[in-house]
Amino acid sequence: MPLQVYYLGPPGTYTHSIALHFIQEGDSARPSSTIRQSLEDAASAWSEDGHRHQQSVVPLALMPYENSTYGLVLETQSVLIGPRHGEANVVLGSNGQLALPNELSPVVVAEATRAVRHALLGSRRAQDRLRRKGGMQALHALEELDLSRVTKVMSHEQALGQCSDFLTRNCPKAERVSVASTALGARLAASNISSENTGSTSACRPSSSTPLSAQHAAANDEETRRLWGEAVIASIVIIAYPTPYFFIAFGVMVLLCLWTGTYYRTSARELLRLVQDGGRAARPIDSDKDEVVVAIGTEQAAEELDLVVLQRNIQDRDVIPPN
Ligand SMILES: O=C(O)C(=O)C[C@]1(C(=O)O)C=C[C@@H](O)C=C1
Repeated sequence: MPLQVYYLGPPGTYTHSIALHFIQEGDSARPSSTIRQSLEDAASAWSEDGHRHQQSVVPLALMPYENSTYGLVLETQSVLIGPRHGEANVVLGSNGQLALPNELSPVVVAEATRAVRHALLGSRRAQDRLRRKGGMQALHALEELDLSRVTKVMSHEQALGQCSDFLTRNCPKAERVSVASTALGARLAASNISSENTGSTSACRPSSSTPLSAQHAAANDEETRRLWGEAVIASIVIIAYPTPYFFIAFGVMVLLCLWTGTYYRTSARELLRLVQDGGRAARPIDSDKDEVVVAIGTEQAAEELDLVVLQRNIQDRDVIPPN
């Protein structure tokens, strides 16, 4: 019978990568929003099948349990053991495995290990903001990033813990915000959505005052304005190209842009709009020039979300997993 594996989503989490290793042709892997939800989803899939008096799949929940550098995964612990420590919330199944004392009595049927390699991920805009700029440095060090400018790091609590020393050394000003999974943190960083509007692990949803759709719209708006800023420079190139003075003027302009570290400023029309509505207009959180939101996660998540890997292998310690 095919397996139906519920894992901590969205796609791109470490748990997802284990699920993909675990399943075979004909099986399926389905994302759940939290670790607790993955167990509940598997449980309801069992009972749905049960009501039909015919089992068509084997629903399983794949839950991260423990890691060698930051210890037990608290959410899994509280789902499996329950909040009332010390009471008989946990029993051993007939096979000697951990089992829950409810009507479904789920048992642990398999265990897998995975080496964790974390990367610091950010949008292209975040990368731009981290580039060392100003003075002649800009000419030589375009690719050098100043991670100390990061203001917010979003990830799963475990990943934040596993990279704690790295963050203290390299991103001392960054607020560490735990969200439901590494892949969710990567998605939020990709859309430049800051934690204030997303909540933390326990409440990963936008605040009611600024709906997510408005933030996405505003983010697109800013992107469009930025492209216009670039288009203005491009049109000067086309019009002025045939004249010899162009090269001097263009060279001065490029130097000025590199020197000041900016080639785009908020348009006058946008400023007027903000003044007119008293600054209430929805806008991306990081429209504030100083806001740099990044995430900790897998390089696969970066590929899927078109994020930039700002730095690889940022975990504080490497531990070789047992076979
Ligand atoms: O957030 C994820 O990507 C997960 O799969 C969860 C999890 C965990 O809970 O330990 C898995 C492995 C890493 O240690 C960090 C996070």
